[in-house]
Formats: sequence, structure tokens, C-alpha cells
Amino acid sequence: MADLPSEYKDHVRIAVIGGTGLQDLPGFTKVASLEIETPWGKPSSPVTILHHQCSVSGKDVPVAFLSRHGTHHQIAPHEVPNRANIAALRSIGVRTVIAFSAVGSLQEPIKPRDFVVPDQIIDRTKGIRPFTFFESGVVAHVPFGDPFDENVAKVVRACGHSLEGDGVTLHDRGTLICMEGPQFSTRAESNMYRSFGGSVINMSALPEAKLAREAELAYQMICMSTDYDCWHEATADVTVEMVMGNMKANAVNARRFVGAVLDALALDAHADTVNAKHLAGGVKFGVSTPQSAWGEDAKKRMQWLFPGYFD
Ligand SMILES: CSC[C@H]1O[C@H](OP(=O)(O)O)[C@H](O)[C@@H]1O
Ligand SMILES: Nc1ncnc2[nH]cnc12
Repeated sequence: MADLPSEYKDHVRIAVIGGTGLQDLPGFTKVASLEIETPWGKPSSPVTILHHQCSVSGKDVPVAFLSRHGTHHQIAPHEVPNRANIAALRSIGVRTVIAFSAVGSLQEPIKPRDFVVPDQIIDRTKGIRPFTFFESGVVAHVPFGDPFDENVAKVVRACGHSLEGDGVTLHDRGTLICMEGPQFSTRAESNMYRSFGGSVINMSALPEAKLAREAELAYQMICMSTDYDCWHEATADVTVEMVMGNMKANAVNARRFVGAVLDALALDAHADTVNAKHLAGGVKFGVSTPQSAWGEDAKKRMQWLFPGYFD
């Protein structure tokens, strides 16, 4: 990326976080590669700015791309610097995040290579991942009843359905179990998650989605099923080879899906959704610590994340 500019002047409103098997987005023009340092450290990878040409208006729309596990998949799920990732994206103007994830299926009808747009999450991480921007002198509690953004989800579902019958099968809703990992589940756990009503399982949705909500970003995950975890009696237990094999085999569809979503989000009709107008200012109501009581460090962190917001 050394030959790409290290700055990008315009605001970038949309970001894609790529997961396992989606470490870059080929087919888009790379116009910059940003090294961003945040008060929470460096993000997982440089933030690449891509130009996506909207197929309706012909306009170039900038999109930020971040590789969750690093450029070489060297960052384990519990090591992902989620706060730096979300803060870095917000700092360049991002307000909508499309996050991609390879998931295990917990339900027979969700077959390997099917796509799922989850609408709920059950948190099975173990509290070892830094999970909030609001601590060390500034306390806030944000609503999380619906962990994904329904406005973005509607756009994503419509795009997925438009590709259906052409190699894409989409499940409109689902409950995502986010486990700690990096080891896969035991069979007893896998069956317990099924009894919880879990649809799919990964190791990456949290705290990514929680931090996005705290940063007032509209966040939706697109899941691609790669295996039946270890509960399915007629199928071999999940392995990395299985996950990567299915991701690779379906990479073209995953990229077509993401491309269609970017195309739709680029439409003027979706400008308010993309700018997350419905979320802007909401965090103010969740802050419990009066600004007069914030220490200098807390003030600096809040000003970095929300420039001009609390003045
Ligand atoms: C390589 S299998 C487990 C790994 O795959 C998923 O990654 P991502 O969500 O980033 O696509 C899962 O969450 C685990 O991190
Ligand atoms: N079975 C599984 N469990 C957790 N994360 C996964 N990612 C892909 N398959 C998975």
C-alpha cells in the first residue's frame, strides 16, 4: 500500500469491516491507505479508502475498508482492537458500518454458504475484551435492545433478495451467538446454543456492535454460514479448513452482495440512513457523569471520539 496516498480529504460515510476470508475487497479502486492512531491504539489494519462507482448515478462513492483480523489474519478474535477500529472509522466521518462475518450454522435450514442478516445477539464472550468507550471517569449506558440497525438491515435484505436464485440464499433474520473462542464450541455448548434459539455462531460480533452503538454508528452484520459447528450428526465438525473452503468457494457471491449493498447505500434516498441521522445525539442521554466531573483524560478521549459534540 506504500504507493497509495496516506490522506483522504473528504468525509467517508460508509465502512466495510471484512472478516475471515474477506481481507480485502477486490474490484474497487483503492485511492488511499490511512494509518490512524487513536486514544485506544491502532486499528487492526490500515483503513483503505476505495472508490465505488454507483451503478445508478455513476458517481464515485468513497468507502472505508478495514480487515478485522489484520492484513494477514494475524489477530485472534479476542485480540481485535475493536475500540481503535470503531474510533478510527468514526474519525474519518463513517456513520454506517457493514460488517462481514463467517459463521457456523446452528439450524438445519441455514446451509453452508447461505447468508443471514441477524437481528439479535446473545453475548457469550467472557468479559476479557475491552468493550466500552465509557469508563475511567466518564460513565454512559446506551440502549442495545436491538443490537443491529434496522434501517440498514432493510437495505441489506433487499439487496440480498435481489441476488437470490443467482447463487445467493438469504435468511432475513436470526439470533447470532457471539462466543469467546478462539477454540470452537463443545458439542454440549453447541446444543445449548440451539436450545437458546441461536441461529448462527461467531466470535466477532461483540464488542464490535456494542462499540458501534456507543459511537452512534449504524451497524449491520452480514453473516455467511460456513459449517454446521459440531451439533449436526450427519456432518463433520467445524474446522478452519471447512470455514476457509466455503468462504473461498462463495467469495464471488459475498463480494457481489457487499457491492450491491454499497450501490444501494450510495443512493440519495438512503442518505439519512447512511448518515445515521436517527442515532445522532442519542448518546448524550446515556451519559451519567456530569461533564463538570470529567477528568482531563476522559475529556480528551471524548473530544477525540466526538469532536464538538459535548461543547
Ligand atoms: C476461522 S473460523 C473462526 C473465525 O471466523 C469468524 O471470523 P469473522 O467473524 O471475522 O469472519 C469467527 O468470528 C471467528 O473469528
Ligand atoms: N462454528 C463456528 N463457531 C464460531 N465461529 C465460527 N465462524 C465460522 N464457523 C464458526
